[in-house]
Amino acid sequence: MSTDKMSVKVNVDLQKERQKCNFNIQEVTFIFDGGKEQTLQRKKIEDIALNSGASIDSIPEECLGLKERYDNAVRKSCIYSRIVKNEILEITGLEALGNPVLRRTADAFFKEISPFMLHLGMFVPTIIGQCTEEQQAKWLPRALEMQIIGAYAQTELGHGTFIRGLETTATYDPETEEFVLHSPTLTSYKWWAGGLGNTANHCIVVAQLYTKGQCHGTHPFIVPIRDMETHEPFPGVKVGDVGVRMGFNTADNGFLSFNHYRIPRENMMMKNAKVLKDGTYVKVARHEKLTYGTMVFVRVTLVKEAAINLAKAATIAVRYSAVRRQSQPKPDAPEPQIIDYPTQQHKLFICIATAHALQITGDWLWRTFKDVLADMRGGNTDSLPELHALSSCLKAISTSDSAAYIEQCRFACGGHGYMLSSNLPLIYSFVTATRTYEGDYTVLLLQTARFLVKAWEQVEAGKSVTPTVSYLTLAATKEKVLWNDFAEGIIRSFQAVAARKISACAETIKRHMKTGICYEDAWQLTTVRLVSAAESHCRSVICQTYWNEITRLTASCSTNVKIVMEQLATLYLIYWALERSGDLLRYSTISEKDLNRLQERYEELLALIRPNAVGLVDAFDFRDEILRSTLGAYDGRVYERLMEEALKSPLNDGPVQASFHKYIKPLTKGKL
Ligand SMILES: CCC/C=C/C(=O)SCCNC(=O)CCNC(=O)[C@H](O)C(C)(C)COP(=O)([O-])OP(=O)([O-])OC[C@H]1O[C@@H](n2cnc3c(N)ncnc32)[C@H](O)[C@@H]1OP(=O)([O-])[O-]
Ligand SMILES: Cc1cc2nc3c(=O)[nH]c(=O)nc-3n(C[C@H](O)[C@H](O)[C@H](O)COP(=O)(O)OP(=O)(O)OC[C@H]3O[C@@H](n4cnc5c(N)ncnc54)[C@H](O)[C@@H]3O)c2cc1C
Repeated sequence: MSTDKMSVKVNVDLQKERQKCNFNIQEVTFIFDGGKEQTLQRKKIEDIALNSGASIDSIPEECLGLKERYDNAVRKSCIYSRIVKNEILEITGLEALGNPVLRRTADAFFKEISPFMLHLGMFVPTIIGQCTEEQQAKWLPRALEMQIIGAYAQTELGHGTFIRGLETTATYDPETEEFVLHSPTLTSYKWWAGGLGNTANHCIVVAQLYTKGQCHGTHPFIVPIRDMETHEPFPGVKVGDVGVRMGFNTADNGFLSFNHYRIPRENMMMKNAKVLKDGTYVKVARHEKLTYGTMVFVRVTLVKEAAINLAKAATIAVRYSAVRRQSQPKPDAPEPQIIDYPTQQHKLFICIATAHALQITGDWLWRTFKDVLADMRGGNTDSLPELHALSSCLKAISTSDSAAYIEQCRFACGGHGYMLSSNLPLIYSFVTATRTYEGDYTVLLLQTARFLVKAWEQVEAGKSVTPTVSYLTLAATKEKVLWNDFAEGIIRSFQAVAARKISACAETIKRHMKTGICYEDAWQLTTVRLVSAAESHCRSVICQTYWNEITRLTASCSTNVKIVMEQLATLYLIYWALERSGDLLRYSTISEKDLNRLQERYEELLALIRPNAVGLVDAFDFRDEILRSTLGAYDGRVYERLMEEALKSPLNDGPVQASFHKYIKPLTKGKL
């Protein structure tokens, strides 16, 4: 427990909740962090960050004007990046780039988003992933030392999803050994890149490469965009902020265009393809899509980030629900804590379970990613398609589930959840964007579906398939899968649902083609089902990974930890079985009686988890300085904090605002 948690007077209801908790909280913290070592490392990093005192804002960030908010975010980013550079990276090494600990610690500094976020989040990883060793030696130390600050500009005003459709050109001039960057149309303006508007002095630009009159598709380039002394944009560079957004308003998302702007040949990132001095194009990579590597990396990291953000929201909503009392279901009885309503438990406990499910699946995906990287270093790219399919669907589902459940947490907090000081709206505005950026939800599920249909065709042809799709053979039988409600049985049924949906999609495509239409049109006509099939596949991957891993991770835990972790995982499986009962009725032998029994078990689980609910969110171990919520603080002083925050509003700086004298008084006196 951190010192702030020991010294404060805690709300009586929360105290009672903590006395009810029957498991060892620290053991669950270790599970959520991915092990004891990780917890200790995280706490050390949080101590370093929080002891810097940078998080104190006399006026809440959200009450500042747009410029002041940006200015304040840059100020804090400079302090935070000094700490990251001098202390945190010393502890973690570059592993931190794939570890949500940096993001979690950053929350102590920023309620919104740092304009430097994409520097470590995408600029540095792209240097590592797309540069030759020689280029890395030039750019990486400068980037890590914060001598240069970078952004990642791929998306344009006209195209985000369709990367092959980007319009920015990089044309090689062998006379001067330079690339000429140009934005031929308004729609070719780079748009959205975080940190680009006013902060970054360098930028990774993804552009169509032309040499010797031939286009070789999109490639990344490192582009200096501002003078290192004056910060003025270089001649030929037009750069600015994209305007006010739903969230991310301190992230400095920018636009960028070029007017025949020249950069040296060496600024093309040449790990996967090169342009020689004379303009000859040389392909180095064994796989066509290795230039998309940074996106795969970020998608992998987003799964755990979705888990952390959901865990934050669940912590706020569960603690608040233990403090809040409302209504009087029984005459003459005291008002219950709202967490005692089963409907409230239904809203919240799935959020706790999902945070664990995504964290565990995210850890597994990260390990898979590292294995694939190791294979690729040895020249083997065979496992890349599977990684792409997995990271695409897991990114889509984790960000979408996380955003939906964070919003559910806000609803669960009633009116006070709508206060920015609860932090729920800010967490939501951030996470809902993750469903779009780094690949839109539908688009990524369709990428996974493409892989699944191919895998199904291999199964049909009697060929072997990779482990994550080996369950597809279940569809070959056409028999309904035998329902049983043990965890393994539920998982098997989910797999059967996915397998049958995928095979049905393949059949539908063939059926359309028999009418004479081409494959592409037949595919389009099937995309609603393909998205649904990819969702089912992803759900079965999450269910299986969560169940297998939680069984493994709790094998050496104390009994009550095992019990409560199993209850949560079972709740997750049953919740989704009930959500997808239509699919199960269609593809398994489940009956109405089975469904009724499942519903009863679900409600029993809510009651069993109820006494441990506050303990479970305490185990996420968010310090108040990181949670930054009036409703979710450890001490449960909800009403006092709401009042304290309200009084910080600039609209409370005096009893009469100037607008009264300027407008209201003249109006009421008939003088306006
Ligand atoms: C804090 C905020 C930070 C935010 C930052 C950003 O948002 S940055 C901006 C983030 N922006 C985005 O995220 C944009 C999202 N858009 C995209 O990623 C791509 O345009 C696309 C994947 C949708 C299509 O790409 P396409 O038209 O070039 O491809 P295609 O569909 O014609 O498929 C051809 C083959 O390629 C395969 N393949 C594809 N990708 C990968 C991969 N990564 N790896 C391996 N393989 C891959 C695919 O499976 C298929 O294989 P098959 O079946 O032939 O064996
Ligand atoms: C907060 C934020 C930060 C960002 N940061 C960056 C950054 O740092 N760098 C950067 O380069 N980009 C960044 N982006 C851009 C982001 O990557 C894109 O917005 C994202 O990839 C989606 O592309 P789009 O906007 O073109 O959407 P569109 O592709 O136009 O999508 C619009 C709709 O069309 C649908 N659609 C599109 N194509 C298909 C298809 N083939 N089949 C079926 N449906 C389809 C989508 O599902 C969606 O519903 C950021 C975006 C946001 C919101």
